Amino acid sequence: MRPVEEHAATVAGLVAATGSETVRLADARDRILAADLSSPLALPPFANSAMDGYAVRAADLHGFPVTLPVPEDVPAGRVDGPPLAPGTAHRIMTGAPLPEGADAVVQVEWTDGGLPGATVTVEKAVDAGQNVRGAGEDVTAGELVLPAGTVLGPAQIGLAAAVGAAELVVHRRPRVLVLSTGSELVAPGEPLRHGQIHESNGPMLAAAVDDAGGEARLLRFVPDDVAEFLSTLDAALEQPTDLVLTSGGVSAGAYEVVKDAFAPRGVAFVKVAMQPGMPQGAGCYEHAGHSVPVVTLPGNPVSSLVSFEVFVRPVLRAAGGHPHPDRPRVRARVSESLRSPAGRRQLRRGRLDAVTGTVSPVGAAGSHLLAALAHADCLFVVGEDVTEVAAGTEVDVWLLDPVR
Ligand SMILES: Nc1nc2c(c(=O)[nH]1)N[C@H]1C(S)=C(S)[C@@H](COP(=O)(O)OP(=O)(O)OC[C@H]3O[C@@H](n4cnc5c(N)ncnc54)[C@H](O)[C@@H]3O)O[C@H]1N2
Ligand code: MOO
Repeated sequence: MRPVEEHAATVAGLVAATGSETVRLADARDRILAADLSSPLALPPFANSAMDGYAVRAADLHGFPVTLPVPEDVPAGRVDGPPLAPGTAHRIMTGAPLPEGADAVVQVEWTDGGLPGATVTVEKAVDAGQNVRGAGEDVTAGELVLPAGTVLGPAQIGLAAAVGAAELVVHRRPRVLVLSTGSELVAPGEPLRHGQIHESNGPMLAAAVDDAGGEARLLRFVPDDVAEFLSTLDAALEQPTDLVLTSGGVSAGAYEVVKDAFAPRGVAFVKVAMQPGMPQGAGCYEHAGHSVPVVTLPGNPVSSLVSFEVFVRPVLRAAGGHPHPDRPRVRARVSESLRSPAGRRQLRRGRLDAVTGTVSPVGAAGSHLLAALAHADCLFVVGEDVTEVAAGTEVDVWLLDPVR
C-alpha cells in the first residue's frame, strides 16, 4: 500500500498556485492578500482629541477653578479651525483636529460645560499631551501594514479601509468541480425508495472546498455509467477548473464508474495505507488540450471527508496562498483504549477537552458513520504500526472547526 505521505505529495504536485486578482473591500473577507499593502498616510493622519471637551494649553490652567473664553467650536470633520490663542479654550469633540497651539484636552466632565462664544470654567489640571492622539501613533506614512499572505478578517479589512485601500490584490480561489457518482443516489429533498440514499458527499465536499478557500462548483451527481460520467465532466470542463474532485466509484466492485472512466485517461488508482480512505486516485485528465488535475475520493462519506482533510484541504489552501495550509495540531491523551488495523494509519473522529488535554473518540471506526463525524471537533491519529492503544496514550490531534 502507498504511504500516506507519498500520496499527499502526489496530490500536492498536481495543483498549481492560482495567481492573483483584485477584489473590492466588501468581497475581501477570508481572502488572502497577494501583495504587500503599505499605507500612503499616517494613522491618525492628524493630531486629534480623544475626548469631548476643551482644547487648551496645559500651561494656561492654574489657580483652579480657572475660567477661559471659548471663541471656537471644533466638531469632528471641521477642516478650517483657527489656531488657539493663548489664554483661551476651543470646545472640541472626539476625533476633531487639535487646533494649532493647543497641547491638551480637558474632558467636559471636569468643566462647567461652557458654550462657544461664552466662557468655560475648568476645575482640574491636565498634562501637556493629555487626551491628544498624536499623528502617526498607530501607523506611520509608508509603513507596511499588511504583508502578502495575510488572511483578511474583519480587523485587517478595517485597517485596509483606514489607510484608504478600496480594493485589494488577493490570491485567486482555486476553482474546484465537485462530482459525485452512484446509481443509488437521490437528491436531498426527494423521497427514497428501498436501496436508495441521499447524495451527501457533494454538498459536504463543496462546503469543504469553500471552507478551504476554494470556489466549489457542485455538479448534479451521475449514475454508474462511464459515458454519462465523461460527457457530464467534459461539459463542465468548458468552464475553467483548477481541480476535479469526485467521490465514489473507485474501489473493487463491478460498477466503479470513476475508476473505469479515469484509469485509461491519466489517473492512477492506488490503495493508501490509511483508514478510512484507502482507495484513492490522482492524476491529470486531458480536456480540450488542457491537463486538468483530478483527485478521486472514496464514496463512503467519512472516507470522503477525512481523505479531503488529509490530501486535498492543505493543497487547496497552499494553492490559494494560505500561509498555514495544515490544520493546527496538538497532542492529547485518549480517554479510552482503541484498536486499529495493522499497516494503516487510522484517523479517528474525536472531541477534545483542551482543559484536561484529553481526546475522546466519537463513534466507531466505520466509514459510514457520518453523524459521528458531524459531532466531532477533531481527528486523532493512530500510527500505521500501532494495533492497540491503551487509555491515556498520547496521540496527535488535528483540530477541526469547533462544533457550533
Ligand atoms: N472488495 C472490496 N470492497 C471494498 C473495498 C475494497 O478494497 N475491496 N474498499 C472499501 C473501502 S475501504 C471503501 S472506502 C469503499 C470505497 O468505495 P467507492 O469509492 O468505490 O465508493 P462506492 O462504492 O461508490 O460507495 C461506497 C459507499 O458510499 C456511499 N456513497 C457513495 N457516494 C455517496 C454520496 N455521494 N453520498 C452519500 N453516500 C455515498 C455508497 O452508497 C456506498 O455505501 O469501498 C469499500 N469496498
Ligand atoms: O478506506 Mo475505507 O475509506 O475504510 O472506508
